[in-house]
Amino acid sequence: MSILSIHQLYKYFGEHIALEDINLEVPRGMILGILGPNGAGKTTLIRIINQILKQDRGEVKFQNERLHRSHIFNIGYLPEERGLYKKMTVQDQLIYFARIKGVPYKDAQLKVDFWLEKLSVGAWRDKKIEELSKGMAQKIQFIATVIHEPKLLILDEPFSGFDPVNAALIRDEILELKERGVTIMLSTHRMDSVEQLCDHVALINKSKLLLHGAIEEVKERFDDKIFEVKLQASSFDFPISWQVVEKSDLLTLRISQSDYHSNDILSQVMRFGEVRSFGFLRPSMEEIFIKQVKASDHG
Ligand SMILES: Nc1ncnc2c1ncn2[C@@H]1O[C@H](COP(=O)(O)OP(=O)(O)OP(=O)(O)O)[C@@H](O)[C@H]1O
Repeated sequence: MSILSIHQLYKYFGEHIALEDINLEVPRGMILGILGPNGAGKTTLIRIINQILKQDRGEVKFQNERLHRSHIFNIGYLPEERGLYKKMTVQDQLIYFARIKGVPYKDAQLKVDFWLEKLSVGAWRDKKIEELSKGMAQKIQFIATVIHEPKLLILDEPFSGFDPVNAALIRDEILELKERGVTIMLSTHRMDSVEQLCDHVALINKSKLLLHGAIEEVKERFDDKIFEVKLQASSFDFPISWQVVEKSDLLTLRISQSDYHSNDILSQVMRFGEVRSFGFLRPSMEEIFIKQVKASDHG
């Protein structure tokens, strides 16, 4: 079942159309990647879900109810442009964010203790935000987003500003939240994060939803069924349909699967040398993204 249903959503900024007929179901308990080039309309969509903006037409339903102010208590939003109060201490700030999301004071204190410890920033609780490094402030902003235990978490570029170690820590936190049943919408330009984290994707380009679905289904749809073989070649007299993509110590060949059965390919390839690796070449989300955006721009 979906936690969020978006029907025929339109948003205009004057003459400019920022979202056009968006229809999207956000499956409960999954991580949905919201992808798209700059200016596609991702932030506009996210702002409508967070009730910062109002759509011109269409409907958003949260847990089957028309989006309402009270739903904000069940949604956590990490905006791309972070907003912490520089002069406030870490602890006061987090209690403040928890309180405005409806967490009672005593609970808020306990949750702050828990999260500061969990993200190894306990020593900074009495420091002002302006005294923190960018990465530390990002951690505090992350805590502020999750402290009220929202059912839906919307994260806009959650890894920006983090070193690789802390990015991995945040990634693990996101996965843990998913394990606990939280639905996550993740907007990012980092395709490696999409591959690592997302179960579903929605690709927006120029205000329209180009494609959406489970990552595995999307990959299957755009799979050209190609084998990639790495070979220590002893002979080079390959069939003309085999594509040589790299010639270094090892030769990399691409062979269209529709031509042959996999066992046939392997036995044929073995005649040309020692096979070092052999497998399907699955399209990456990055390749699908670029191809689809280019096709829609020229179509
Ligand atoms: N408040 C606004 N007033 C006028 N135009 C706006 C406003 N907000 C967004 N737009 C326009 O709507 C379009 C979509 O913008 P949006 O910020 O949603 O894109 P995005 O997909 O989030 O891009 P990015 O990846 O660069 O963050 C853009 O053309 C943008 O200029």
